[in-house]
Amino acid sequence: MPRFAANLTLMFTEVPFLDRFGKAAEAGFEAVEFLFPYDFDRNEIAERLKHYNLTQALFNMPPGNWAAGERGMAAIPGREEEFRKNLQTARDYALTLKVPVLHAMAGITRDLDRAACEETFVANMRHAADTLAGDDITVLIEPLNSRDIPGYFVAHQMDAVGWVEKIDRPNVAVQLDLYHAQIMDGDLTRLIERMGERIGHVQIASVPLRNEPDGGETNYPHLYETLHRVGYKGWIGCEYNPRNGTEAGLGWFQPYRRRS
Ligand SMILES: O=C(O)[C@@H](O)C(=O)CO
Ligand SMILES: [Mg+2]
Repeated sequence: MPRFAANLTLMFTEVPFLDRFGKAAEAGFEAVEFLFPYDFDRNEIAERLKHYNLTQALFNMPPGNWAAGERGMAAIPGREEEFRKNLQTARDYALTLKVPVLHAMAGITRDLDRAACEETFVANMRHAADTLAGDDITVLIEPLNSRDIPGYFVAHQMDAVGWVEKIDRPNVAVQLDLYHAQIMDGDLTRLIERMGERIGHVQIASVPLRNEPDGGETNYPHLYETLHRVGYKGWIGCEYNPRNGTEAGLGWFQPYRRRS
């Protein structure tokens, strides 16, 4: 049976961030994920996780100036020092929150020299992987669709697999967001089979509207079975925008709910 993590950046936004942990637990989730924890004290987040018996499934390294449109810097030449500093911040949070995987966003590289970006990406990701290896943390590469995030460094799943192979570290994997994958790649059953053990985390939403995973182009129950068949045992992050309120949209989750 698949195990789901509520994405607290998009779900339960009816209440302030720190109150979303309780809401997720009450709704039956055993784990949570979110984009960024850095506006909050990491001990306070850890308290919420402990209090509600929740696992932290994933979060992202600091992305640079998000409001100005930045989406990470792992592949941006000249920002290596900032990347390393952000890695230390993310590591502090990761150790406190006991997260198994950390997403290192690559950045918008459309207008930059491709060869230099590729070289920077490999060097930064190796540094991140080596830094986190002793902590048992895997660093993730997530392809983002080029309709929502034009110019992002990696947009296709098999390109991300290629990067994992090139970086060549045991604790680097792909964050397979099936919303982005359906938009950019399609053929999801065969894609999951090809990606196999390279998958380090999964996220879901309907396509094209990024709402509850209960309609649109993707047959999620079939994809959960496919993930199980290829041996994926990690969390599935619910990274979607609820259509009409988070709780009202949780009908899809009821057959999978393990916690009352
Ligand atoms: O899919 C997404 O948008 C996120 O998982 C992310 O990390 C970057 O925005
Ligand atoms: Mg995602």
